[in-house]
Order: sequence, then C-alpha cells, then structure tokens
Amino acid sequence: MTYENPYMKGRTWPELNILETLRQRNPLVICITNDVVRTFTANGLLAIGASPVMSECSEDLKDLIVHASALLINIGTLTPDKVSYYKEAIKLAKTHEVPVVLDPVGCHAGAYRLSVVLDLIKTGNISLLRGNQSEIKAIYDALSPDDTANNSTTGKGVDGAQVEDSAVIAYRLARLINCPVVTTGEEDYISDGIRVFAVPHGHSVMTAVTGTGCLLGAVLAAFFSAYYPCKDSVSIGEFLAYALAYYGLAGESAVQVSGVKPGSFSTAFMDALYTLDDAVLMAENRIRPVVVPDQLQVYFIGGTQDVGLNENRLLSVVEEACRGGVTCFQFREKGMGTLEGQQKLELAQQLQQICAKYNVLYIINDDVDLAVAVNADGVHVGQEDMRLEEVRNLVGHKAVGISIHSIEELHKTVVVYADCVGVGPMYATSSKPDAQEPCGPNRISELQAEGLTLPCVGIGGITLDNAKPILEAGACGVAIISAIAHADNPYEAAQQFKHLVDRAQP
Ligand SMILES: Cc1ncc(COP(=O)(O)OP(=O)(O)O)c(N)n1
Ligand SMILES: Cc1ncsc1CCOP(=O)(O)O
Ligand SMILES: [Mg+2]
Repeated sequence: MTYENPYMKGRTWPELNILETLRQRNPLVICITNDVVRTFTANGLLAIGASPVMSECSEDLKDLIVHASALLINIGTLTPDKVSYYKEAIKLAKTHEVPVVLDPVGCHAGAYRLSVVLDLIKTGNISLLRGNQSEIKAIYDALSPDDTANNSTTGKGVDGAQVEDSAVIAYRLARLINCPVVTTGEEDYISDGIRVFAVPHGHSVMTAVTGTGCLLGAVLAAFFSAYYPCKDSVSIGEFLAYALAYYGLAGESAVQVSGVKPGSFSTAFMDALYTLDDAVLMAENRIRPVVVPDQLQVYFIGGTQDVGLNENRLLSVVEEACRGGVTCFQFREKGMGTLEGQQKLELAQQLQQICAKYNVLYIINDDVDLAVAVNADGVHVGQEDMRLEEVRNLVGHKAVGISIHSIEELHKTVVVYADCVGVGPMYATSSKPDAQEPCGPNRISELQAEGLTLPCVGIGGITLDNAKPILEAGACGVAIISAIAHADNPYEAAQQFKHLVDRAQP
C-alpha cells in the first residue's frame, strides 16, 4: 500500500536526481588550486560531469567568472602574492553571485596559513568551508569567542588527525561564520548551522592518494550548481551530505575494483565517480542525522493552546523567543480548539519561516505527516505515538526525538531510530494534562547510567529557578512551554534561559 500524506493531497516530494541534474548542467568550476593537485582535480571534475578551468590571474578570471557556476579557492601551495588574487577572486565571485568554496589546506600547521584563511573568511563571501578535522578545529579555535575552544593544534603537515567533537565544531563554526562547514576524517560531518549530518563513507586508502581531499572541495563546488532545482525539497546541509556520500561511495566502489592499492585506486576512483548514479546514491547512502548538544540548549515548545488559541500571539511569541536565543522550537498543536488540517499546515509553515530566519531548529510534535509535508528539521514522538522505526522510515534524515520517562521506557525504546530524548516531566506541569508523575532531574543521570547516550533535554515545569539541577544531572538543555509562552516578555525569558544554560555548561 502506498503512503498517503493527508497534508499533501496526492502530491509527493519530487525524487532527488542530484547527479543527473549536475551532469545535465555541466557546471563550469573555476579552480584556483594548488600545484600538486591540478590534473587530478581537473580529471575528477570531468568524471563527475562538471567542466573544470584553472585560473591563475584576475585578468583571466574576469572573463571566466561570467560563465562560472562555482569558484574553488584551495590555498595548498600558498605564497604571499597569491593572497591578493584570492581576495580579488572572492570579490569578483560576489559581484557575479558565484558561490565560493574555500579549502584551507594545512591552516592548522602554520600561523601564516591560518591568518590568510581567517582573512578570506572575514570577507563574508565564502559559501562553503571544507577542511579536514584539524584544519576546521584550528579555524574554530581562532574564531571562537569563548574559552570552550581548546587552542591545542592537532595533526602536523596537511593531513588531519581525528578531532573529538568534530560534529559540534562544524555546527558552531557554521553559525560563527554563517556558511556551511564540511569537516572530513574517518567520518565526515556537514553542518549548515541548523542541522548536522554524519557521512560515514569512503575508504582509508583515499588518504594515501594525494589530492583526494582537494578534489572533494572542487566536487562540492560543482554540486552548488545542482542545488537550486532541489532547494525546496532538501536543505543545503542535507544536499551537501549527499555530495559527501556520493564521493565516499565512489571511493568504496573503486576499492572493490582496485583493492587497497593507491595507484590502481586512483584510476578506479575516476571510473567510479563517472559511473555512480542517483539510484545507488539514494539506495546506499548511510547519511545519519546528528543532534549536537548545542541545538538542544533552550528548546521552546508551543502551540495555540498555550497562548489563548490565538495564532498571531503564537507567531509573535515564537519570533520573540527566537530573537531571544532559543536554539530549537517544537510546534505542538494539541488539545481542545486547536487547529487541524489546512489551517494547522499553514501555521506550521509560518512558524517554520520564523525559525529559518533565526537559524533555529524546527521540530513538529506527534504529527509525522505534517513534519514530512512542511519538510521540518525533525519530529518528536512519545511512547504512545507512532513507533520509532516507522517514524524513521517516513522522515528519512530528519532529526527524531523520543520521550522517555523511566528506565523501563528506556529499555522499551529502540534508540537506534532516535537522535535525541526528552526526559520528563521533571517537575509538576500545567501545560500537559495527561503528564505522568514528575520524575525529578536525577532521572537523567539514572538513564545515562543505564546506557542512554543520546543527547537529552529535561522537560516539565521548568523555570529559571529550577533549571540548573537538570543541567547538572547531564541534560544538554531544557525544554520549556509556559516559562516562555506565558512570560510577560518572552524575548527576555528566552534570553535568560540561554544565559543560564551557557553559564552552566563548560
Ligand atoms: C522535547 C520533548 N520531550 C517530551 C515531549 C513529550 O512528548 P509526549 O510524551 O509524546 O507528549 P506530547 O507532547 O505529545 O503531549 C515533547 N513533546 N517534547
Ligand atoms: C510536553 C510536555 N511533556 C512532558 S511535560 C510537558 C509540558 C511542559 O510544559 P511546561 O514547561 O509549561 O511545564
Ligand atoms: Mg506525543
């Protein structure tokens, strides 16, 4: 039986034909790249169906940029005289609305490289930053406004070492510099500053072939040309996750042919980039949504039932809460007199626009069909709602949250299908008439001692005065209805919760 979404009235999301779109467009990718990888990059771009051109001076670039779909700047063989060219290229790209991918090769290994990269980022016109985990961490450490960044450098030379919390760093850096960040390593991560995805594809032999990292930067640049036609059905973060998955799958399939032999692999990899198609990409990708603790810090929940059944009031409270610094919003429309059908759909879309404006993660409560119809960032379900496995099948790479009240419920929950957890009620609540008995903050540490590793928030009866023990017990954040929705000033309330969580966390 085919799945009917009541909000979509026979309409379905169009199939994602990313590779076909890219190949049809045959995008011109201008590469300002390093001396070591030019041929490999050009061959790789041709193999994926793009059109490469290498450019070495601005006189030439002025002519080329008008036809370009993307510009790659790779600082691999950096010299001082190249820096003004990079800057001029970025300026030209901005004038012609051409996306710029920056590959900050080796910036963790030398202060000069790092200062150049920071200068280029400061132009505010980088569309995607792609580096290995050490490079991305070095940039994050240099730009991070607080002392949460650890200024130790990891890795030497241009090959990166594994860096803990790469997903968190990608998310934070994407927000800091306002552009998507890809960080590659044993597992790759991409964040657009709202969502985070893990892409566990590729093969270790790829690190034995010089230029595989640099070619990835060029490939990601080419993918920008295929994003526009897909943008209504997939976020830029998820789209770039597909690009990473394609690249890694090509690596895996090449190894099947070549074996673990760098020379033969190199040839087989070009063949695989050329032959891999959308059917394989869609069927075999192992892209995983990741919820990082930062996304859950201040998790506001609301529906018209929380604001006197007044839609406009809800819109304004949510906008104020987003402006005040909530990191996540859940649309929970539930109870007597609340909206249904088309009216609920329209309100969900308006709320989604507000969240997008403030880079706030947008979750739908209970109503999986609605989450699919509006293409929300995620969905939250409880123990009595749709089964997690079924939810996962319907929502693909959206974030999935689950409620857990007790150790018994933890044992009943198939956590592999979930990405985060709401634990509660922590305290007595008047916002959920059918809530269970309060379980108190210690329930969080008990669940973690019992094996819960997913990031979690406490929920239920939380105020500024009783939030701290929840964070001390191990929650990443607090989920709140009334303390924001009923506040005289929801903006200030949200801001105070954000300060409280920031202070409580290292
Ligand atoms: C973040 C978060 N945690 C828990 C809940 C409660 O979900 P559920 O138990 O399904 O109850 P309802 O909210 O559906 O009444 C939640 N919504 N969000
Ligand atoms: C949805 C939900 N789930 C458990 S308690 C609760 C209500 C939280 O609302 P409030 O923050 O007003 O207590
Ligand atoms: Mg529910």
